[in-house]
Formats: sequence, structure tokens, C-alpha cells
Amino acid sequence: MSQNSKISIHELTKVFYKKQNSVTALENITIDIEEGEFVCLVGPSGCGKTTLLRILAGLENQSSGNFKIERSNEDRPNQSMVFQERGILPWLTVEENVAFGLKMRHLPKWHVKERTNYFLNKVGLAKFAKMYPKELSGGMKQRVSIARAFANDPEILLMDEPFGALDEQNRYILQEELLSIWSETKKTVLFITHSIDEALYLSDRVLLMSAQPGKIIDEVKIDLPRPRKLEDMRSNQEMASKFLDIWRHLQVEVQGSRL
Ligand SMILES: Nc1ncnc2c1ncn2[C@@H]1O[C@H](COP(=O)(O)OP(=O)(O)OP(=O)(O)O)[C@@H](O)[C@H]1O
Repeated sequence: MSQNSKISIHELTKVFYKKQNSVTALENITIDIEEGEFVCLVGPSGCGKTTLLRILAGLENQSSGNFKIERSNEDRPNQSMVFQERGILPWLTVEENVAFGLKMRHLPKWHVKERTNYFLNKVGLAKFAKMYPKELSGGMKQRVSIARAFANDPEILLMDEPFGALDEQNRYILQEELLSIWSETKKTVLFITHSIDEALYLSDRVLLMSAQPGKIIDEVKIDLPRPRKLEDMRSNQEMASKFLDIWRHLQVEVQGSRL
């Protein structure tokens, strides 16, 4: 475990048992993520990415191994999770959704109001504060999820394909907004994506997983300076070669899992 680790995962394995069958979803996962690092997890479908996030979020137990999330403040929640969909509560308004976690912690009203307004402004939803989720587009709903996750001020953020259902334009706008909030808050983020472009654009480091049983088989460091621009990334030879490396890796793993 490195000294600055915010998340340390050590030889973690998860086996699901179903009647006579068992599925080893994760095998011997060891990862160290530093405080303030943005790490993307990329791997073929079914390799255990969501399972790993669910374990870190305490929604699932590992079969063996362990993990630790370093705490800096006892009053903070350990983590906030952002999903592709189903992240927000349909019976609450936009501002009530963003304030939800803060209210559950019984924080002073003025503090809840201030933080909620701050993050609503950050994601450009201040005008829509009184609306209900059914009145929002997909991109706006994801903005609500992101605002809520950051407003909660968790120790770490776990993001499971949060932009997977968005069109390319919206996806890029939300990626930019996410990076802008992240660069202010310097949260430690573990982010799942199927998009190599997204992983290269967002992260400090990309972890590559094998097909089932999911193992970490390689890592790619992304040292492109920040703030980043998509155009810079596309015109950068080194990024193009990293794209191809990850692409080949995924091809091999996907083909391997079909044999
Ligand atoms: N609750 C469960 N019970 C049994 N098997 C499960 C359960 N949850 C996940 N699995 C199995 O564990 C494996 C990993 O699933 P997981 O959803 O973590 O993969 P993933 O990499 O997130 O996939 P995708 O990229 O398609 O979302 C799969 O074979 C899945 O069927």
C-alpha cells in the first residue's frame, strides 16, 4: 500500500454462488488509488467492474481479500455513487434531490441551502431547481446526480458509466463539467467506462481488466496536462497510440471471453 493511498484494495476476490453454479466475478484484485486521483476502469462486459464498485460502496461483500478507504473526516460519508440511470428520486425536485444527502445528515439548513445552490450553479441547473425529474432531459438528470454526489462531500466518488446513455454532444459537455468540478474539489474518483476516449480524456490512470474472472492486467498512465481539451487529445500522437493499446487489449479480452 502506498503512503498516499485513498483507496487500497488488496487481493480481493468475489464469487457469486447460484444453486450448483458459481461465478468468479473478481479474482485477486489489488489496486492503490491516491488521494485526488481520477482513475478509470475499462474492461469487457461482465468482467466485474460494477461488482467492484458495489463492494467499495458496501452494497456487496467480497468473498476474500480486503479494502480500505482512508478517512479524512468522520462526518463525511464514505462514498457517493453515480450510476448511468436510476440515480435520482422522481418524487423530489431537482434541488431536493441535490440536498437529499445533506439533509439526511441533519446539517444546518443554511449550509444545505448554500451547498445545494453552489452545485446547482456548477452544473447549470439553478433555473431548474423547482422542476421534477420527469420534466428533465437525460443529460439534465445526470447533472442532478453529479451535483448531488459532489454536494455530499464524500471521501470518494464511485461512478458507474454515468454518461453511458447520453448522446456524444451531451456526453462531452458533461465530461467537461465533471472535470471542472473535480479540479476544484480534488475528489478521488473511480470511474467505469466502456469508452476509451472518455477514459483517456478524464483520467490520470486507466486500469485494464481481463474478461471473467476480472483481474487487473495492466495500467496506462495519462500524463496529458490539465485542463484538457478533446481537440488536444485527438491531435496528440502519444494519446493515439494509447488509444490503440487499450483498443487492442479490449479486442483480445472480448474475443477470449467468446471462445
Ligand atoms: N448478484 C449477482 N448474482 C450472481 N451473479 C452476479 C451478480 N452480480 C453480478 N454477477 C455476475 O458477475 C459477473 C460480473 O458482473 P458485473 O456486472 O460486475 O460486470 P461488468 O463488468 O460491470 O459488466 P458490464 O460492463 O456489462 O456492465 C457477471 O458474470 C455477472 O453475471
